[in-house]
Amino acid sequence: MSAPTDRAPRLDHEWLSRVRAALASADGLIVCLDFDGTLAPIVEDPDDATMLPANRRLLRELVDTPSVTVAVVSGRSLDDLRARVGLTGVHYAGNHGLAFEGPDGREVVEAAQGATRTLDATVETLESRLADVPGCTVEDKGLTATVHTRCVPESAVSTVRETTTAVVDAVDGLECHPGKQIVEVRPAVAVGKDRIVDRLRERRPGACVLAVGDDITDEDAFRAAEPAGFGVLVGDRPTAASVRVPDPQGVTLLLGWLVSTCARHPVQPPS
Ligand SMILES: O=P(O)(O)OC[C@H]1O[C@H](O[C@H]2O[C@H](CO)[C@@H](O)[C@H](O)[C@H]2O)[C@H](O)[C@@H](O)[C@@H]1O
Repeated sequence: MSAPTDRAPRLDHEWLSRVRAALASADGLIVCLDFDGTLAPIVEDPDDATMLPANRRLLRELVDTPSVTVAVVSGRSLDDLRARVGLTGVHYAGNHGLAFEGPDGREVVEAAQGATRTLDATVETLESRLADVPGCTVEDKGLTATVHTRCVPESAVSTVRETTTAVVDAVDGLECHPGKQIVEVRPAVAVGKDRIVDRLRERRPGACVLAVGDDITDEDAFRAAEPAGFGVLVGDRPTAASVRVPDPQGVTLLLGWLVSTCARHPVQPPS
């Protein structure tokens, strides 16, 4: 998949009108939101990441709207994500779409499940090879892992990336993916956040899809949402999304608009 080359314009009235028109002829709305950098501001320690209270309140309101399906789709593990969001009625997807929990229970992509032993051993190797790098941590997420460089001195970041890549390249069945001051270690299966968008769309075929996220992995969800639906980038970089907001506070404004638009002009509830 080639990297996007175009920047997206800032969210404006014209874009909101397009969404309103799409909702008017849609059979429901599916909103897929990323967690870190989208619902929750980016912080130094991943354990400290917390959703903005306004975003939690508005998500609750969307969940309570019959015509709306809400999913939080994250690189975090499913259990970590559910604990941080803490709302019932939300569809949760962890490990970039490898694990999913909806009304019918939990499912994990089989090939990813089969790679957990290899991943465990690789996490151990990475922990030992990176133990002396100040500020470097390895987050073990069961099906995937993250090497964090946000608190690593600038002069050591490239060494951490090279070491991680060398360790992972030597292992069959795992691969590295870029992220925001992280290196993601994932099983080599062609599954991303687009899988969740497609799953939810299969369940509600006439629904309008909105995918919102800040990181590279969210591009998969944008590509799945566009052009019939809408991708919203949080931040500014070349993207497949059609519009951007600057930060999680911008997401709050978008969620507030969705809540009031769905209340004023209810989209069709599922039959
Ligand atoms: O798909 P997401 O919900 O955006 O998850 C992507 C990664 O998010 C977390 O890391 C990011 O947020 C941290 C806390 O703000 C920050 O310190 C780090 O630099 C960011 O990359 C999470 O820790 C990872 O496991 C997720 O893969």
